[in-house]
Amino acid sequence: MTTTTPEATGTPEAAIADARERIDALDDRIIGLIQERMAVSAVVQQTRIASGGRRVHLSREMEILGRYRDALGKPGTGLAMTLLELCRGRI
Ligand SMILES: O=C(O)C(=O)C[C@]1(C(=O)O)C=C[C@@H](O)C=C1
Repeated sequence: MTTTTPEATGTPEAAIADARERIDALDDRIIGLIQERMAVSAVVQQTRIASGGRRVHLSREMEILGRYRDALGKPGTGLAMTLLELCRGRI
């Protein structure tokens, strides 16, 4: 945790340090959620492969890309592609 001196309270430096602490905490949570997503995705992929299917399910990926694009615009598509690569590897 970043410490601020009493004199720094209410300064731009203190506001930035405080916001950065919140960003770091959010990033920790986002990374944890991504790791959780990877584990859940692995279960789906392993189950499908064990029952004779393929690792990749393209129509499902299109749905996911669309959801991220609708929520976040064009960069959302790139983010979803990165997430999918983390979860199922490169295709
Ligand atoms: O939903 C599935 O069918 C999955 O296998 C999960 C997942 C994903 O990580 O979202 C991974 C690989 C597939 O190509 C599609 C989606």
